[in-house]
Amino acid sequence: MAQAAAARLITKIVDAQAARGFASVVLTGGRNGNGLLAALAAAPARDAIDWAHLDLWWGDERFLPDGDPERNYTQAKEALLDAVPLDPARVHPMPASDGPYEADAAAEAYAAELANAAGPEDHGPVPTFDVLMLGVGPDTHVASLFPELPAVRETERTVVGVHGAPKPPPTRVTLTLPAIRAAREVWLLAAGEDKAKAAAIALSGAGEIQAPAAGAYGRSRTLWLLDTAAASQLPPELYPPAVA
Ligand SMILES: O=C(O)[C@H](O)[C@@H](O)[C@H](O)[C@H](O)COP(=O)(O)O
Repeated sequence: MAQAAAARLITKIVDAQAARGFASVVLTGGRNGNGLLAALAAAPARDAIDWAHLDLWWGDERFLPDGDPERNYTQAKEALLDAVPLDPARVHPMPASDGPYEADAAAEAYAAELANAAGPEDHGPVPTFDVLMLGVGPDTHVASLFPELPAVRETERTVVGVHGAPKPPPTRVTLTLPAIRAAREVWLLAAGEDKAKAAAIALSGAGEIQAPAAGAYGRSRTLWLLDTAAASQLPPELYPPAVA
């Protein structure tokens, strides 16, 4: 799944850069998100990407000190970012816990950074991301939007602090569903048997408060990238004809 998603992402970024001179991508943490970045780093075609014209944002971050191995930014650097010639001014990690902000203020600062990057052609106070990637938790969480918790209920703010997250660490910063839905395309990455139930729930009409992944959709496209294990509980009508 990681290699297939990485190949898709290269094509998407190259097409966006050909059309507009730059591309804007939102990264996600976790095994599948970092697996995709590692596959991208290893892909022969990776340098078709004009790395200096790629804007990188994060969908969420574990609220830990800068450099902490558990931070999504740290893991993304190790998987890909340190190996490619990005423009540091275009890489936007979420604030760390040893900076000037506590989590809620960190969320406000990131929301301001997003608003500052938005242009008149964008839909609201965030840039129109070409691709926003999300891992999917076994409980159907995406980013740090967990079922029934306050963050998934947010309808106005684009970034919020999360306290008491069921997936450690408990304190996080996350994009909200309105920010996620500003993306042109949302790609949900799920590999492994432990994601099969979550994928089936999210794709069978569940509500976004109980199943946040169900509320993660793009303005023009929503793509679920699954391996066969994660797709194993999907209703047959959801399988593309080729693999029915
Ligand atoms: O900070 C995080 O942990 C991630 O952003 C989180 O949303 C992750 O993407 C899912 O929990 C899936 O994680 P796995 O791919 O490791 O199952």
